[in-house]
Amino acid sequence: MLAWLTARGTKRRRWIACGLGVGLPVLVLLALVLACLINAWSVSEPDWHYQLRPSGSGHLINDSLFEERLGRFQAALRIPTISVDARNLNESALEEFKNFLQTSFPRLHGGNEDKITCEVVSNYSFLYEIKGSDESLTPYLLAAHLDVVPVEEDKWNYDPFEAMKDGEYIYARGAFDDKHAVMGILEALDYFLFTKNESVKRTFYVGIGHDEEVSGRQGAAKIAEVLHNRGVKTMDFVLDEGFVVLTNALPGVQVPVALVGVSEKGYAEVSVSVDGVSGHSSMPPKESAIGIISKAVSRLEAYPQPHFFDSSSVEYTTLETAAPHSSFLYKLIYSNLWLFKNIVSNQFLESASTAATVRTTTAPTLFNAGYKINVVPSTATAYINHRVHPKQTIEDVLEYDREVIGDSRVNVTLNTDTYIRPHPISPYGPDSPQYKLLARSILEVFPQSFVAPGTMIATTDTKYYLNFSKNVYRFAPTFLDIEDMPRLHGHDERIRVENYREVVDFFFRLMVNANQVNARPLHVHARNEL
Ligand SMILES: CCCCCCCC/C=C\CCCCCCCC(=O)N[C@@H](CC(C)C)C(=O)O
Ligand SMILES: [Zn+2]
Ligand SMILES: [Zn+2]
Repeated sequence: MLAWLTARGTKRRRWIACGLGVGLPVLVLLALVLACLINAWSVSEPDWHYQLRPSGSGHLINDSLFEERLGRFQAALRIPTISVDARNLNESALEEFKNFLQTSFPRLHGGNEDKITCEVVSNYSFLYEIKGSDESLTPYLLAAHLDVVPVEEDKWNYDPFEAMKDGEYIYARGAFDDKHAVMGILEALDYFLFTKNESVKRTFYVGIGHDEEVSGRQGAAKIAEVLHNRGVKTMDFVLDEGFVVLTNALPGVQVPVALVGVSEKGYAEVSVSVDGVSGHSSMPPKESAIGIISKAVSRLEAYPQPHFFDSSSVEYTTLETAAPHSSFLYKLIYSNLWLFKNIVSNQFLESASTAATVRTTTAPTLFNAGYKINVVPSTATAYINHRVHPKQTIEDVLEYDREVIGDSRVNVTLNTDTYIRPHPISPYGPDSPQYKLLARSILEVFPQSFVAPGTMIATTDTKYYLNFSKNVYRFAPTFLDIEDMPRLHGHDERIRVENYREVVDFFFRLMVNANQVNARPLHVHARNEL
């Protein structure tokens, strides 16, 4: 071949060879571009998603009682059920909240034992059982928590426990996390059982914990124990707080995405410490304990844990699902992730919230060292809070930390009392009736959104419910613009008034739909029916 190409007098052949050398790659490139463009042009919502979209619209609970419901929600927000740490809960506020729930929803708290029973667990948590008529149907669990994180009152523009309504929003600690769900579930339940008088086929449970913000060991953990002791072994699905309906969270996507947490990152508290020599600060050693640990922490930040983004990642599906709802440029990217996955992954790593979904995060949160200005301390300890990506084990993370620090003087130790392994991934495809039930209920109330799976980046009470079901989902029916994220556990937490109506609607729809699954198939309509 070479001889043929380089032979004398073969100008034409050389032209052909050159043409092949340049032309072939150009042709391949053109074919590639064309294939990507075709993918982008032809991308559309998959049929099974489309079929879940409701044929009608409008709120189901559109009665005159909304103002009353809103008033009760504001009253719930005014009770400062603050959890500071596991030994420091506001017990008088918890007591007040208990009385408040019992008087606000009298029909749920006694006198209707044929329909509903309520057990107070660990003094302040609640477990409701709504008995269904068909024992062959596996029950499900709705969970929420009634405690809130503390506030820095002087940083708020509103009184965090006044629940001020400015026309569009209600501002209060707990409005978003998580009292809207506590009140929304109970309002929907009261309406479902006593206003609509629905005949319940599928048994379900409502578990409301009182210490989620400080571990959930007295609340959700005990609720799980009570359920277990009652002989409840399996749940069809579990739904707790988690992701929400997000706007401006995904690059190139203007449409709100209802992100359902189908897994949850693990949790690890790691101490990084050194035991060295102390001495007079006038004759400091070359490397002090503080210096050694500072270097270790600095290396942990400079060399973050590996990131994961490939076709087996939940986030890959998040973006594939987002493709039909994206601008054309992002349609091109999200429908051709096989080609663009590295670019996308790098873009994800640029922002703290998206980076948290693709890697184990490393947050140095505490630093202890020294006790006097002229004494070089012999010990220094930094504490690192890792949120462990489901593709790693806690052991992997520790090994990586040790390797990155690369200093045998530094001890890297896991707090074995507090770690939580990453949660398994719950089904989220067309073959999961439970995911579809949830997606359908979301779309009935938020028809302008699309539903996609995600990996929950913080921890929730679902850790105590994992043994009950392989279908554990983390989603709250609230709207959050990514710009509002600092309000979460931060200042001026708020919820839109209209969103609270949707919250109650959502839980009601879910109760109605869950009552139908397996009892009667969900209505599925063809595309042209809409
Ligand atoms: C492509 C995805 C973009 C991701 C954007 C992230 C948006 C986040 C939206 C909602 C998150 C709401 C989280 C509310 C739950 C927080 C739970 C929590 O704080 N748990 C504590 C528990 C601890 C035991 C005290 C925690 O530190 O994790
Ligand atoms: Zn919460
Ligand atoms: Zn919280």
